[in-house]
Amino acid sequence: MGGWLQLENLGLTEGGVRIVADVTLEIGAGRTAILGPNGAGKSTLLRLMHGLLKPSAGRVAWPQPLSQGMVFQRPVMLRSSALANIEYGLALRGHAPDERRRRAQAALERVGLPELAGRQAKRLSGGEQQRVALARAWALEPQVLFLDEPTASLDPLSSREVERIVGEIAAAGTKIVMTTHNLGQARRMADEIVFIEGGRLLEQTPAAEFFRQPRTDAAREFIREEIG
Ligand SMILES: Nc1ncnc2c1ncn2[C@@H]1O[C@H](COP(=O)(O)OP(=O)(O)OP(=O)(O)O)[C@@H](O)[C@H]1O
Repeated sequence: MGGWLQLENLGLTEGGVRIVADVTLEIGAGRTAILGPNGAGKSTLLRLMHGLLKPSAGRVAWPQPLSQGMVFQRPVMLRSSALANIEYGLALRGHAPDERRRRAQAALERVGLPELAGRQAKRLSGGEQQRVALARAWALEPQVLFLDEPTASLDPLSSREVERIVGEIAAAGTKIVMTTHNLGQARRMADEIVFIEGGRLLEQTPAAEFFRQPRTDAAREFIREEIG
């Protein structure tokens, strides 16, 4: 196995309900989208990969330790300025105040929001908060960034902006694993599709091939339904 992340017979059962069942796969180069309908287990699988959830079966193996960040569907902002929200993570990592300020400002610029540095983060719009959350994650320069439906509650314009930023983070060398139920987004953003339904892995396919000719009936059906 050559991937940087390996899942072996991974499962999670809560209260007798199997949320993720027997997932074996490995993630290699490129951007990966975990795709599937609502309730498929995408968020749970992502949290298992990250380590936020502990599996009840199987294991998650990192052949080499990699630093990781996570961006959630609804960002949690601290009750302070946008800039201070970004500086906070850098402070936790032990960066000196000057360095924190410099890196936080640079990150805000990269997401196109330098003018919002002094604004209360909690009062920013949903789209702005998500961009601050991306800046906060990016400032820590993770080797891997997990994104859980990062545009689910955003309008199309804000969604495209978030997609652009994630593209830049990927281009700068960070490995991306994201969940989405949005076919267009998966097509725009991913090199590889991990398609799941009912907590099970149905296929892991290069994106171009997945959209041209999915390997499973379930994926074919999902694409047909989504395209309408
Ligand atoms: N702690 C839990 N206990 C019981 N059931 C859970 C728990 N967490 C998640 N579930 C259920 O497991 C299923 C998968 O949830 P998950 O949030 O991973 O799906 P998802 O594919 O991300 O869905 P969506 O696209 O709607 O966000 C859902 O039916 C959910 O209700």
